[in-house]
Amino acid sequence: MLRTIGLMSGTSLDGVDAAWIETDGEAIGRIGPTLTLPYEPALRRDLRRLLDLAVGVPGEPGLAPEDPFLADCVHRLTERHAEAVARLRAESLRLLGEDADLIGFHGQTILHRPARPGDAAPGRTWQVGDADWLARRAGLPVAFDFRSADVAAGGQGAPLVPVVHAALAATLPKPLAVLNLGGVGNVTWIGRDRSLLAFDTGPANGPLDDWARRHTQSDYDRDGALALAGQPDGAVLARLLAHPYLAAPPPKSLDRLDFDRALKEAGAGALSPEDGAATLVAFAAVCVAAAARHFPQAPLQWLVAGGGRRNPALMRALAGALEQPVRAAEVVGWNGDALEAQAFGVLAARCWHGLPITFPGTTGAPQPLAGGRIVRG
Ligand SMILES: Nc1ncnc2c1ncn2[C@@H]1O[C@H](COP(=O)(O)OP(=O)(O)OP(=O)(O)O)[C@@H](O)[C@H]1O
Ligand SMILES: CC(=O)N[C@H]1[C@@H]2OC[C@@H](O2)[C@@H](O)[C@@H]1O[C@H](C)C(=O)O
Repeated sequence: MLRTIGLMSGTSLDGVDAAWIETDGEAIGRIGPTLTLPYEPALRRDLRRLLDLAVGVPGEPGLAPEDPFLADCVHRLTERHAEAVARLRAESLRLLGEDADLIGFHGQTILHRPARPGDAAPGRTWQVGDADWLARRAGLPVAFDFRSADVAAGGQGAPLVPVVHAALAATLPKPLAVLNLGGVGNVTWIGRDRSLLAFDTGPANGPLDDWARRHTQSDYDRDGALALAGQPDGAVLARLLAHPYLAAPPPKSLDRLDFDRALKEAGAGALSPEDGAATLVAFAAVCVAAAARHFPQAPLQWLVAGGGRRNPALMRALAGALEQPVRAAEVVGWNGDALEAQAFGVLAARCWHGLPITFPGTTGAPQPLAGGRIVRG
Protein backbone atom coordinates (compact mmCIF):
# COMPACT_ATOMS: atom_id res chain seq x y z
CA MET A 1 0.00 0.00 0.00
CA LEU A 2 1.09 3.59 -0.63
CA ARG A 3 0.88 6.26 2.04
CA THR A 4 -0.70 9.14 0.16
CA ILE A 5 -1.63 12.75 0.81
CA GLY A 6 -4.61 13.95 -1.25
CA LEU A 7 -5.10 17.67 -1.85
CA MET A 8 -8.28 19.29 -3.15
CA SER A 9 -8.97 22.95 -3.79
CA GLY A 10 -12.64 22.96 -4.73
CA THR A 11 -14.93 25.28 -6.65
CA SER A 12 -15.92 27.10 -3.44
CA LEU A 13 -12.41 28.63 -3.41
CA ASP A 14 -12.47 28.56 0.38
CA GLY A 15 -9.21 26.72 0.98
CA VAL A 16 -7.28 23.52 0.46
CA ASP A 17 -8.46 20.26 2.01
CA ALA A 18 -5.72 17.71 2.73
CA ALA A 19 -5.98 14.08 3.85
CA TRP A 20 -3.57 11.22 4.64
CA ILE A 21 -4.80 7.86 3.38
CA GLU A 22 -3.19 4.48 2.81
CA THR A 23 -4.27 2.72 -0.35
CA ASP A 24 -3.20 0.68 -3.35
CA GLY A 25 -5.78 2.52 -5.43
CA GLU A 26 -8.36 -0.30 -5.03
CA ALA A 27 -8.50 -1.08 -1.33
CA ILE A 28 -8.31 1.49 1.42
CA GLY A 29 -6.04 0.89 4.41
CA ARG A 30 -5.48 3.23 7.31
CA ILE A 31 -7.26 6.56 7.21
CA GLY A 32 -5.05 9.22 8.80
CA PRO A 33 -5.41 12.85 9.76
CA THR A 34 -7.08 15.52 7.65
CA LEU A 35 -6.94 19.30 7.65
CA THR A 36 -8.24 22.37 5.85
CA LEU A 37 -6.10 25.44 5.29
CA PRO A 38 -8.42 28.34 4.48
CA TYR A 39 -7.27 30.85 1.88
CA GLU A 40 -6.79 34.40 3.03
CA PRO A 41 -9.45 36.80 1.65
CA ALA A 42 -7.06 38.30 -0.94
CA LEU A 43 -6.31 34.86 -2.45
CA ARG A 44 -10.01 33.93 -2.49
CA ARG A 45 -10.80 37.17 -4.28
CA ASP A 46 -8.00 36.72 -6.80
CA LEU A 47 -8.98 33.10 -7.55
CA ARG A 48 -12.57 34.21 -8.06
CA ARG A 49 -11.28 36.85 -10.50
CA LEU A 50 -9.26 34.21 -12.33
CA LEU A 51 -12.47 32.25 -13.03
CA ASP A 52 -13.99 35.31 -14.70
CA LEU A 53 -10.80 36.03 -16.63
CA ALA A 54 -10.47 32.40 -17.77
CA VAL A 55 -13.97 32.41 -19.27
CA GLY A 56 -13.04 35.60 -21.15
CA VAL A 57 -15.27 37.82 -23.21
CA PRO A 58 -16.90 36.27 -26.30
CA GLY A 59 -14.73 37.01 -29.33
CA GLU A 60 -11.68 37.89 -27.24
CA PRO A 61 -8.97 35.54 -26.06
CA GLY A 62 -9.34 34.44 -22.45
CA LEU A 63 -6.51 34.22 -19.95
CA ALA A 64 -3.07 33.45 -21.44
CA PRO A 65 -1.10 30.69 -19.67
CA GLU A 66 1.81 33.14 -19.22
CA ASP A 67 -0.34 35.90 -17.70
CA PRO A 68 1.60 37.40 -14.73
CA PHE A 69 -1.52 37.68 -12.53
CA LEU A 70 -2.21 33.98 -13.15
CA ALA A 71 1.43 33.09 -12.34
CA ASP A 72 1.26 35.02 -9.09
CA CYS A 73 -2.02 33.33 -8.06
CA VAL A 74 -0.63 29.89 -8.95
CA HIS A 75 2.44 30.51 -6.84
CA ARG A 76 0.41 31.62 -3.81
CA LEU A 77 -2.01 28.72 -4.26
CA THR A 78 0.81 26.15 -4.51
CA GLU A 79 2.58 27.60 -1.47
CA ARG A 80 -0.61 27.09 0.53
CA HIS A 81 -0.75 23.46 -0.67
CA ALA A 82 2.90 22.93 0.34
CA GLU A 83 2.07 24.30 3.79
CA ALA A 84 -0.86 21.87 4.05
CA VAL A 85 1.43 18.96 3.08
CA ALA A 86 4.07 19.95 5.64
CA ARG A 87 1.50 20.26 8.44
CA LEU A 88 -0.21 16.99 7.54
CA ARG A 89 3.10 15.10 7.38
CA ALA A 90 3.98 16.37 10.85
CA GLU A 91 0.55 15.28 12.07
CA SER A 92 0.72 11.79 10.53
CA LEU A 93 4.20 11.29 11.98
CA ARG A 94 2.91 12.34 15.38
CA LEU A 95 -0.29 10.25 15.26
CA LEU A 96 0.73 7.20 13.24
CA GLY A 97 4.52 7.34 13.14
CA GLU A 98 4.18 7.43 9.34
CA ASP A 99 5.31 9.82 6.61
CA ALA A 100 3.93 9.83 3.03
CA ASP A 101 5.08 8.28 -0.26
CA LEU A 102 2.98 10.14 -2.82
CA ILE A 103 0.93 13.34 -3.18
CA GLY A 104 -2.29 13.64 -5.21
CA PHE A 105 -2.63 17.28 -6.27
CA HIS A 106 -5.89 18.32 -7.94
CA GLY A 107 -5.04 22.03 -8.25
CA GLN A 108 -7.67 24.69 -8.80
CA THR A 109 -10.11 24.42 -11.68
CA ILE A 110 -10.35 27.83 -13.34
CA LEU A 111 -12.14 26.72 -16.49
CA HIS A 112 -14.14 23.63 -17.36
CA ARG A 113 -15.63 23.30 -20.83
CA PRO A 114 -15.86 19.64 -21.79
CA ALA A 115 -17.25 18.95 -25.24
CA ARG A 116 -21.06 18.90 -25.30
CA PRO A 117 -23.09 16.96 -27.88
CA GLY A 118 -22.91 18.81 -31.20
CA ASP A 119 -19.83 20.89 -30.25
CA ALA A 120 -17.40 21.37 -33.11
CA ALA A 121 -14.54 22.54 -30.87
CA PRO A 122 -12.71 20.05 -28.64
CA GLY A 123 -13.37 20.23 -24.91
CA ARG A 124 -11.11 21.99 -22.47
CA THR A 125 -10.49 21.76 -18.73
CA TRP A 126 -7.91 23.80 -16.87
CA GLN A 127 -6.58 23.07 -13.37
CA VAL A 128 -3.83 25.37 -12.16
CA GLY A 129 -1.09 24.63 -9.63
CA ASP A 130 2.67 24.10 -9.88
CA ALA A 131 3.18 20.36 -9.45
CA ASP A 132 6.95 20.54 -10.17
CA TRP A 133 7.46 23.14 -7.47
CA LEU A 134 5.34 21.18 -4.98
CA ALA A 135 7.26 17.94 -5.68
CA ARG A 136 10.62 19.68 -5.19
CA ARG A 137 9.45 21.45 -2.04
CA ALA A 138 8.01 18.24 -0.51
CA GLY A 139 10.70 15.89 -1.87
CA LEU A 140 7.88 13.51 -2.88
CA PRO A 141 6.37 12.42 -6.20
CA VAL A 142 3.22 14.31 -7.12
CA ALA A 143 0.35 13.00 -9.26
CA PHE A 144 -1.55 15.83 -10.96
CA ASP A 145 -3.49 16.81 -14.13
CA PHE A 146 -6.18 14.21 -13.49
CA ARG A 147 -8.80 15.53 -15.91
CA SER A 148 -7.20 16.40 -19.24
CA ALA A 149 -6.67 12.88 -20.68
CA ASP A 150 -10.36 12.13 -20.16
CA VAL A 151 -11.47 15.40 -21.81
CA ALA A 152 -9.03 14.77 -24.71
CA ALA A 153 -10.70 11.37 -25.19
CA GLY A 154 -14.13 13.03 -25.39
CA GLY A 155 -15.09 12.49 -21.73
CA GLN A 156 -16.44 15.14 -19.38
CA GLY A 157 -13.30 15.18 -17.23
CA ALA A 158 -15.57 15.14 -14.13
CA PRO A 159 -16.64 13.83 -11.75
CA LEU A 160 -13.54 11.82 -10.78
CA VAL A 161 -14.43 10.85 -7.23
CA PRO A 162 -17.08 8.16 -8.07
CA VAL A 163 -14.57 5.29 -8.30
CA VAL A 164 -13.49 6.18 -4.75
CA HIS A 165 -17.10 6.45 -3.55
CA ALA A 166 -17.58 2.92 -4.89
CA ALA A 167 -14.47 1.64 -3.04
CA LEU A 168 -15.61 3.24 0.23
CA ALA A 169 -19.16 1.94 -0.20
CA ALA A 170 -18.08 -1.66 -0.95
CA THR A 171 -19.99 -3.13 2.00
CA LEU A 172 -22.96 -0.71 2.09
CA PRO A 173 -26.44 -1.71 0.91
CA LYS A 174 -27.23 -0.70 -2.67
CA PRO A 175 -28.49 0.98 -4.80
CA LEU A 176 -26.89 3.94 -3.09
CA ALA A 177 -26.57 7.62 -4.01
CA VAL A 178 -23.58 9.62 -2.78
CA LEU A 179 -24.08 13.35 -3.16
CA ASN A 180 -21.32 15.95 -2.91
CA LEU A 181 -22.52 19.48 -2.25
CA GLY A 182 -19.58 21.75 -3.04
CA GLY A 183 -19.66 24.87 -5.21
CA VAL A 184 -21.17 22.52 -7.77
CA GLY A 185 -23.13 19.38 -6.83
CA ASN A 186 -22.22 15.94 -8.09
CA VAL A 187 -23.80 12.57 -7.52
CA THR A 188 -22.63 8.96 -7.75
CA TRP A 189 -25.27 6.25 -8.11
CA ILE A 190 -23.95 2.77 -7.29
CA GLY A 191 -26.03 -0.21 -8.35
CA ARG A 192 -26.37 -3.63 -6.72
CA ASP A 193 -23.96 -5.01 -9.30
CA ARG A 194 -21.59 -2.10 -8.44
CA SER A 195 -22.28 -0.35 -11.75
CA LEU A 196 -21.72 3.41 -11.61
CA LEU A 197 -23.62 6.38 -12.93
CA ALA A 198 -22.20 9.76 -11.95
CA PHE A 199 -22.52 13.36 -13.08
CA ASP A 200 -22.82 16.94 -11.86
CA THR A 201 -26.32 17.73 -10.61
CA GLY A 202 -26.23 21.53 -10.98
CA PRO A 203 -25.12 24.48 -8.91
CA ALA A 204 -24.94 23.80 -5.16
CA ASN A 205 -23.20 26.36 -2.90
CA GLY A 206 -21.47 28.40 -5.62
CA PRO A 207 -24.25 30.88 -6.52
CA LEU A 208 -25.38 30.97 -2.88
CA ASP A 209 -21.85 31.96 -1.78
CA ASP A 210 -21.77 34.72 -4.40
CA TRP A 211 -25.21 35.89 -3.19
CA ALA A 212 -24.15 35.92 0.47
CA ARG A 213 -21.00 37.85 -0.41
CA ARG A 214 -23.09 40.46 -2.24
CA HIS A 215 -25.72 40.87 0.49
CA THR A 216 -23.95 40.11 3.77
CA GLN A 217 -20.51 40.46 5.34
CA SER A 218 -19.96 36.72 5.03
CA ASP A 219 -18.43 34.47 2.31
CA TYR A 220 -21.36 32.07 2.63
CA ASP A 221 -24.82 31.80 4.17
CA ARG A 222 -23.68 30.45 7.52
CA ASP A 223 -26.07 27.76 8.82
CA GLY A 224 -28.52 28.79 6.10
CA ALA A 225 -29.66 31.75 8.22
CA LEU A 226 -30.49 33.99 5.25
CA ALA A 227 -32.26 31.25 3.27
CA LEU A 228 -34.27 30.11 6.30
CA ALA A 229 -35.59 33.67 6.69
CA GLY A 230 -36.91 33.79 3.09
CA GLN A 231 -39.31 32.07 0.71
CA PRO A 232 -38.37 30.54 -2.65
CA ASP A 233 -39.76 32.59 -5.53
CA GLY A 234 -41.96 30.27 -7.61
CA ALA A 235 -41.64 32.21 -10.88
CA VAL A 236 -37.83 32.47 -10.76
CA LEU A 237 -37.61 28.82 -9.78
CA ALA A 238 -39.86 27.74 -12.64
CA ARG A 239 -37.67 29.64 -15.14
CA LEU A 240 -34.52 28.03 -13.71
CA LEU A 241 -36.07 24.57 -13.84
CA ALA A 242 -36.50 24.91 -17.60
CA HIS A 243 -32.69 25.00 -18.01
CA PRO A 244 -31.79 22.26 -20.53
CA TYR A 245 -28.96 20.94 -18.33
CA LEU A 246 -31.43 19.37 -15.91
CA ALA A 247 -33.19 17.19 -18.47
CA ALA A 248 -30.04 16.39 -20.48
CA PRO A 249 -29.01 12.77 -19.99
CA PRO A 250 -25.62 12.02 -18.40
CA PRO A 251 -22.67 12.14 -18.92
CA LYS A 252 -22.56 15.82 -18.06
CA SER A 253 -20.49 18.17 -15.93
CA LEU A 254 -20.37 21.86 -15.13
CA ASP A 255 -18.15 24.85 -14.77
CA ARG A 256 -18.57 26.82 -11.52
CA LEU A 257 -20.02 29.75 -13.54
CA ASP A 258 -22.24 27.80 -15.95
CA PHE A 259 -25.53 28.91 -14.38
CA ASP A 260 -24.61 32.56 -13.78
CA ARG A 261 -26.30 33.81 -16.96
CA ALA A 262 -29.41 31.67 -16.38
CA LEU A 263 -29.71 33.03 -12.84
CA LYS A 264 -29.50 36.59 -14.12
CA GLU A 265 -32.03 35.95 -16.89
CA ALA A 266 -34.43 34.23 -14.48
CA GLY A 267 -34.54 37.44 -12.44
CA ALA A 268 -32.93 36.03 -9.30
CA GLY A 269 -30.95 39.25 -8.84
CA ALA A 270 -34.10 41.29 -8.16
CA LEU A 271 -35.16 39.22 -5.15
CA SER A 272 -34.65 40.27 -1.54
CA PRO A 273 -31.50 38.86 0.10
CA GLU A 274 -33.60 36.33 2.05
CA ASP A 275 -35.86 35.22 -0.81
CA GLY A 276 -32.89 35.11 -3.20
CA ALA A 277 -31.02 32.77 -0.83
CA ALA A 278 -34.13 30.63 -0.30
CA THR A 279 -34.62 30.40 -4.08
CA LEU A 280 -30.99 29.37 -4.69
CA VAL A 281 -31.26 26.71 -1.99
CA ALA A 282 -34.52 25.40 -3.45
CA PHE A 283 -32.96 25.34 -6.92
CA ALA A 284 -29.90 23.36 -5.73
CA ALA A 285 -32.28 20.81 -4.17
CA VAL A 286 -34.54 20.45 -7.21
CA CYS A 287 -31.46 19.98 -9.38
CA VAL A 288 -30.66 16.93 -7.24
CA ALA A 289 -34.25 15.67 -7.57
CA ALA A 290 -33.97 16.15 -11.35
CA ALA A 291 -30.70 14.17 -11.29
CA ALA A 292 -32.47 11.26 -9.59
CA ARG A 293 -34.74 10.91 -12.63
CA HIS A 294 -31.69 9.72 -14.59
CA PHE A 295 -30.94 6.84 -12.17
CA PRO A 296 -31.67 3.30 -13.42
CA GLN A 297 -33.27 2.50 -10.03
CA ALA A 298 -34.19 4.49 -6.94
CA PRO A 299 -31.43 4.51 -4.28
CA LEU A 300 -32.10 3.17 -0.78
CA GLN A 301 -30.65 6.36 0.68
CA TRP A 302 -28.61 9.49 -0.08
CA LEU A 303 -25.29 10.04 1.69
CA VAL A 304 -24.29 13.68 1.58
CA ALA A 305 -20.72 15.00 1.70
CA GLY A 306 -19.26 18.46 1.10
CA GLY A 307 -19.85 21.77 2.86
CA GLY A 308 -23.49 21.96 1.75
CA ARG A 309 -24.43 19.28 4.29
CA ARG A 310 -23.68 21.88 6.98
CA ASN A 311 -26.39 24.15 5.61
CA PRO A 312 -29.66 23.20 7.38
CA ALA A 313 -31.73 25.10 4.79
CA LEU A 314 -30.21 22.99 2.01
CA MET A 315 -30.56 19.71 3.90
CA ARG A 316 -34.19 20.51 4.68
CA ALA A 317 -34.88 21.38 1.03
CA LEU A 318 -33.25 18.11 -0.07
CA ALA A 319 -35.28 16.06 2.38
CA GLY A 320 -38.40 17.70 0.90
CA ALA A 321 -37.36 17.19 -2.72
CA LEU A 322 -36.16 13.56 -2.50
CA GLU A 323 -38.18 10.46 -1.80
CA GLN A 324 -35.50 8.52 0.09
CA PRO A 325 -33.73 9.28 3.39
CA VAL A 326 -31.03 11.96 3.12
CA ARG A 327 -28.17 11.61 5.60
CA ALA A 328 -24.78 13.21 6.20
CA ALA A 329 -21.96 10.87 5.11
CA GLU A 330 -20.86 10.64 8.75
CA VAL A 331 -23.67 8.13 9.44
CA VAL A 332 -21.57 5.48 7.69
CA GLY A 333 -18.33 6.68 9.29
CA TRP A 334 -17.06 8.82 6.40
CA ASN A 335 -15.56 12.27 6.82
CA GLY A 336 -17.79 14.49 4.69
CA ASP A 337 -15.33 17.40 4.73
CA ALA A 338 -12.30 15.35 3.70
CA LEU A 339 -13.84 12.91 1.24
CA GLU A 340 -12.63 14.71 -1.89
CA ALA A 341 -9.11 15.16 -0.51
CA GLN A 342 -9.01 11.46 0.45
CA ALA A 343 -10.24 10.65 -3.05
CA PHE A 344 -7.29 12.46 -4.63
CA GLY A 345 -4.94 10.34 -2.51
CA VAL A 346 -6.63 7.22 -3.87
CA LEU A 347 -6.65 8.63 -7.42
CA ALA A 348 -2.91 9.39 -7.09
CA ALA A 349 -2.31 5.73 -6.19
CA ARG A 350 -4.44 4.65 -9.16
CA CYS A 351 -2.37 6.94 -11.39
CA TRP A 352 0.85 5.48 -9.93
CA HIS A 353 -0.33 1.94 -10.72
CA GLY A 354 -1.80 2.84 -14.13
CA LEU A 355 -5.34 1.94 -13.06
CA PRO A 356 -8.32 3.62 -14.76
CA ILE A 357 -9.81 6.66 -13.05
CA THR A 358 -12.68 7.46 -15.44
CA PHE A 359 -15.35 5.20 -16.92
CA PRO A 360 -18.19 5.28 -19.45
CA GLY A 361 -20.67 5.60 -16.54
CA THR A 362 -18.86 8.48 -14.82
CA THR A 363 -17.41 10.89 -17.39
CA GLY A 364 -18.68 9.22 -20.56
CA ALA A 365 -15.11 8.09 -21.35
CA PRO A 366 -15.18 5.75 -24.36
CA GLN A 367 -13.66 3.02 -22.15
CA PRO A 368 -12.10 2.90 -18.67
CA LEU A 369 -9.23 5.37 -18.87
CA ALA A 370 -6.09 5.95 -16.82
CA GLY A 371 -5.40 9.58 -16.00
CA GLY A 372 -3.07 11.95 -14.21
CA ARG A 373 0.66 12.48 -14.63
CA ILE A 374 3.47 11.98 -12.14
CA VAL A 375 6.30 14.37 -11.45
CA ARG A 376 9.14 13.05 -9.26
CA GLY A 377 10.27 14.99 -6.20
N1 LIG B 1 -22.01 26.06 8.45
C1 LIG B 1 -22.30 26.19 7.13
N2 LIG B 1 -23.47 26.73 6.76
C2 LIG B 1 -23.78 26.91 5.47
N3 LIG B 1 -22.97 26.56 4.46
C3 LIG B 1 -21.78 26.01 4.75
C4 LIG B 1 -21.39 25.79 6.11
N4 LIG B 1 -20.15 25.22 6.08
C5 LIG B 1 -19.80 25.11 4.77
N5 LIG B 1 -20.78 25.58 3.97
C6 LIG B 1 -20.80 25.68 2.51
O1 LIG B 1 -19.89 24.74 1.96
C7 LIG B 1 -19.01 25.39 1.04
C8 LIG B 1 -17.71 24.65 0.98
O2 LIG B 1 -17.99 23.35 0.57
P1 LIG B 1 -16.86 22.38 0.03
O3 LIG B 1 -15.62 22.65 0.78
O4 LIG B 1 -17.43 21.03 0.00
O5 LIG B 1 -16.72 22.92 -1.45
P2 LIG B 1 -15.59 22.63 -2.50
O6 LIG B 1 -14.89 21.36 -2.19
O7 LIG B 1 -14.77 23.87 -2.60
O8 LIG B 1 -16.43 22.53 -3.85
P3 LIG B 1 -16.49 21.35 -4.99
O9 LIG B 1 -16.85 20.08 -4.32
O10 LIG B 1 -17.55 21.88 -5.91
O11 LIG B 1 -15.16 21.35 -5.64
C9 LIG B 1 -18.92 26.82 1.53
O12 LIG B 1 -18.55 27.69 0.48
C10 LIG B 1 -20.34 27.05 2.02
O13 LIG B 1 -21.17 27.43 0.97
C1 LIG C 1 -14.01 20.51 -13.20
C2 LIG C 1 -14.08 20.40 -11.72
O1 LIG C 1 -13.15 20.76 -11.03
N1 LIG C 1 -15.20 19.86 -11.24
C3 LIG C 1 -15.43 19.63 -9.82
C4 LIG C 1 -16.55 20.53 -9.34
O2 LIG C 1 -16.78 20.37 -7.94
C5 LIG C 1 -17.81 19.37 -7.77
C6 LIG C 1 -18.10 18.93 -9.16
O3 LIG C 1 -17.76 20.11 -9.91
C7 LIG C 1 -17.16 17.79 -9.61
O4 LIG C 1 -17.49 17.45 -10.92
C8 LIG C 1 -15.68 18.17 -9.61
O5 LIG C 1 -15.00 17.80 -8.45
C9 LIG C 1 -14.98 16.52 -7.87
C10 LIG C 1 -13.83 16.45 -6.94
C11 LIG C 1 -14.88 15.34 -8.85
O6 LIG C 1 -14.28 15.45 -9.90
O7 LIG C 1 -15.39 14.28 -8.48
